[in-house]
Amino acid sequence: MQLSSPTTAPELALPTSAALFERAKNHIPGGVNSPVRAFRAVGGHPVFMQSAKGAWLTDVDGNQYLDFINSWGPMILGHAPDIVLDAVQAAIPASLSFGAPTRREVEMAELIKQMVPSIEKVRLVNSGTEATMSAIRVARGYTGRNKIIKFEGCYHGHGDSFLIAAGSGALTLGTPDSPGVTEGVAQDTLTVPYNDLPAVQHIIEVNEGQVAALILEPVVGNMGLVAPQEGYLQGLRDLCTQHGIVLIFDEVMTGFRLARGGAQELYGITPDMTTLGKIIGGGMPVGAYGGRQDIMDNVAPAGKVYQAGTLSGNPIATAAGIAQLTYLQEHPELYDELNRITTRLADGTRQIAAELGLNYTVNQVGSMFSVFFTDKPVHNLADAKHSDTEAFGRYFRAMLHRGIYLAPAQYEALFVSTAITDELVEVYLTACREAMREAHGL
Ligand SMILES: Cc1ncc(COP(=O)(O)O)c(C=O)c1O
Ligand SMILES: N[C@H](C=O)CCC(=O)O
Repeated sequence: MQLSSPTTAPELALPTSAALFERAKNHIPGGVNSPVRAFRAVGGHPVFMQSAKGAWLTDVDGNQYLDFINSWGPMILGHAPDIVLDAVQAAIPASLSFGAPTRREVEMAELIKQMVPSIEKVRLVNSGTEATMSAIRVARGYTGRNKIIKFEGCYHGHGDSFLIAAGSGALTLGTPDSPGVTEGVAQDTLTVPYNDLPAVQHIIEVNEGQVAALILEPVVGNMGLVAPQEGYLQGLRDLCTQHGIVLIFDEVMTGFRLARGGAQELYGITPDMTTLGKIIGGGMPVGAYGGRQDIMDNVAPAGKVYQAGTLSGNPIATAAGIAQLTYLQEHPELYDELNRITTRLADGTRQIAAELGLNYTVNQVGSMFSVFFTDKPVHNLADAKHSDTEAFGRYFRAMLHRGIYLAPAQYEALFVSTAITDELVEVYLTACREAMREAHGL
């Protein structure tokens, strides 16, 4: 194919972001409150945001970006949807926190149970990290066993037990096994490659009677987007049943996103426990864990496994969450539309890369996708690591300068919102073609 010379996007004017980042570094470790925001993997400095509406972000210098992170998932309806803002505004005058039970916590629990039928009882917490930490504690209390199995490149928040072979920012920054996690804790976390059923069977057999829980992202978003292969989730379900292991689906990313009932509905597999976050707060800090009643009734005060939270079930967070979840429940058609739009984005990206002779792997499930800068298929962490992360960094910057806001690391997924229209798909694809060429000098 004959190509004209690549166009280079003009540098963005980011003086206020640059100044804020310099200030932030004096007061906040690395200048950010969550490592992946620091842009370490892609170069440059982070963009500080000012406001957002629908598909668009506006930074503190007035630049606008089409958003494909959506706060790492929760903004499935785009930013600041009126139904959520209205619910929050209506809730505010009654109090920002009671530290006592409220009606909305009951309504939220009922809603979650209706949408995710494997959840018979649910406890609200304040983040995905709290949800996963609590879930494994409960699984340990229930089984009387200590060890857990997790998968290389899966991320379950920053609880000690999970910072072994962890994905997301830990992987990007080269600290998948974090200092500060004691040997004792690390010994109880067994890790295996994703999508490798015999490896799981082997590790269970070697540790027979010692494994309390097997936790996974049923569709992984934290080594980039990786789908479970045919029969894999069912195989894990069977192994857990056979060996009395609590199967935990960490649906902090996939819950209410891949389907109303999450990945477990999409793939037709019933876990024993589920962890949730992000979307259920509509952008407010919320998480939840739940599952079979006989397991969840071990949680205090019903049972002896202690877990608590001053702000858990916060009235503003539950108002936002109920509004967003109710909308999702009442509009099942939006999942087909999200899927169609995301397929256009993913297929279009794959085609552009192919036309340029790059043949990059683009993985997609529903409204999540990732472009891996490798021509090899990606089914696990070792495959994901074939990616050319330098080229990814150049592509990221070239997209940013064209007003497209992607996850600032290869080992993350992109999240599509209902605010992305067919016209905006074209805007993305035009930028993608130019940025791919700029990043590779084609
Ligand atoms: C699958 C998964 N589990 C758990 C977490 C932790 O959630 P949080 O960042 O809200 O603590 C995340 C994201 O960060 C996640 O993607
Ligand atoms: N992959 C993480 C969760 O989705 C990224 C968000 C974060 O850690 O700040």
